[in-house]
Amino acid sequence: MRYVSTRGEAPSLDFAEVTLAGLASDGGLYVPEEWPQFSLDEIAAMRGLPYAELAARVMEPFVGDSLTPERLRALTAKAYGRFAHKAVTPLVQLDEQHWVLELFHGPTLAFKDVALQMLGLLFEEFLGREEGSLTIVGATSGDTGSAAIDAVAGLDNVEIFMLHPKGRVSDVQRRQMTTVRAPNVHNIAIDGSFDDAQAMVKRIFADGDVTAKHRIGAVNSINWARLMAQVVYYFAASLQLGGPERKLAFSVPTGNFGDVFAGHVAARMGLPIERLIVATNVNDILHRALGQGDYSAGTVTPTAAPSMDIQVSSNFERLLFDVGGRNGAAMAEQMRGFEADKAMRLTNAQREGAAALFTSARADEGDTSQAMRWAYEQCGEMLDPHTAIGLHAAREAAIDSDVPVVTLATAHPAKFPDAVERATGLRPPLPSRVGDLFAREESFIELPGTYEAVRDHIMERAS
Ligand SMILES: Cc1ncc(COP(=O)(O)O)c(C=O)c1O
Ligand SMILES: N[C@@H](CCOP(=O)(O)O)C(=O)O
Repeated sequence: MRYVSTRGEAPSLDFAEVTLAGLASDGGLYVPEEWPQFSLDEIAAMRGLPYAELAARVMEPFVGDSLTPERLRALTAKAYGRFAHKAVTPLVQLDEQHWVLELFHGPTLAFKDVALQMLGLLFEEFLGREEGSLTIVGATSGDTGSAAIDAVAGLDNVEIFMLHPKGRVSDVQRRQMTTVRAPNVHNIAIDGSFDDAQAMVKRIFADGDVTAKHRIGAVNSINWARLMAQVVYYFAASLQLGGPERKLAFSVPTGNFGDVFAGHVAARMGLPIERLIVATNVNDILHRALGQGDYSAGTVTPTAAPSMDIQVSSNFERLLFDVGGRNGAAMAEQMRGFEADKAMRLTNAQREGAAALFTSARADEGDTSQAMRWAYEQCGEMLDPHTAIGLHAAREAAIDSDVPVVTLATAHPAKFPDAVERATGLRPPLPSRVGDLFAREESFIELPGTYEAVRDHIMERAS
C-alpha cells in the first residue's frame, strides 16, 4: 500500500514511512493511493471476532508489508488489552432506533485512546528498526493530548510537546496531561484557540530550521495511522447490529473531521453505511460547508463541548480531495486560497460527492443540555456534552425508522462534570482507572500564542 499527499507534490510513502512522517512535505495530508475493498462475504466473516483480531483484519490492507500479520496481531492485542471493557467499544441501546457506541473505555476516557494506544506501539516498532528518534509536536483541544501522552510517556526515543489552548480545556482534561511526570513529556498552554495551536503544529513541519535538527512527528489526526485505527469501530458496530446485510447510520460529534472521515473510509472499503451525520456545536463551519458549500472560519466560540471548539477542520481536506476528483494540484490551490482568506467555496463535485453520504446538524448550548437530559431521564444514560451533540444530530436527522442510528460516544461524562451536572443535576464520578488525578502536581509552561515563542521553546528543550 502506498500513500499520496492531498496536495500532489510530496513523495508517495509506505505505511511505516507515513506513520513516522505525519504531515506531507507539501503541507498536505496522506491518504491511501486507492481504497482497499472487502466483499460483503469477507465482512460477514468478521462477525464475532474479538476486537483486537477485527482490528488486525481491517488494518491489514493499509499496513501492507510494513508489518507481518503476526506482528500486527501482537500490536493490536497489546493496544486493546488496556481497555476497561472486554468489547473495547461496546454498544448501548437508548431506544428503538438509537444506540451509542462507547469509545471511552481506554486509559484516558476518550475515543482518542482507540487510535493512540496503537500509534504509540507503531512508533516504537518503526523507530526501533532504524534506531531513530522522533520529536512529536501536537495540538489538543483536550483529548488528543492526554491520550497521546499516555501512549508515549517514558519511551526512550520519542519526545512529545503538546500545545493546548490556555483555559479552554476542562480541569480533568488538563490534569490528565499536566500531571504525567515523564522526562519526555512537555505541556505548553498557549494564549489562543485550538485552531491557533494546530496552525503552529503544521508550520513546524514546514520550518527548515526545526526539521534540520529534529525529525518531527504527529499524533494528531494529521497522522494517517490515527484514522486507520478509527475505521475499525465502524465495522465493529455494524457487525453487532446486523451488518453487512443491514445498513446503519452513524452520528459523529465532529471537530477536526478525523472520526467521521474514518466512517467515510469504512464506506469506501465496502461497509454498507446509510448516512454519516456530522454533528457540530456552534462552531459550525462543517455544517455550513456541507449545507451551503461555504467553508469559512470565524472566531472560535467556547462551548460546553470544548474538544469540538474548532473552526479549521484539518481532515476536511482529505474528504474534499477524495470526493472532488483526487486532483492534488487543484487541492493545493484551493487550500492556499483558504490559508490566505480563511474562507473558500466547495466545488460542485465536492458538494455532490460529500452529499452522497454526509448530512450535518448543529447543536447550540441549549440543544446540548437537552440531549444530555433526554438521555439521562428517558434512557438512564449519562452522556458527555460531545456525545450529546451527536445524539441531538442523530434525532434531528431524517433517517428511516428501520435504520439503526449509532451515535459515537466520544468521551466519558466524567471528563466534563460541570456541564453534565448543569444538565442533569448529577455529577459523574471519575472512574478509578484515572487514579488520584486531583491530588497530583501539575507541570506545564504558559506561552504567548505566537509561532516564534512556541518554536523557540521547542528548539531549546528538544533533545
Ligand atoms: C470528545 C470529543 N468528541 C469529538 C471530537 C471531534 O472529533 P474529530 O476531531 O475527529 O472530528 C473530539 C476531538 O477531536 C473530542 O475530543
Ligand atoms: N478534539 C481534539 C482536537 C485534535 O484532534 P485530532 O483528532 O486531530 O487529534 C482534541 O481533543 O485534542
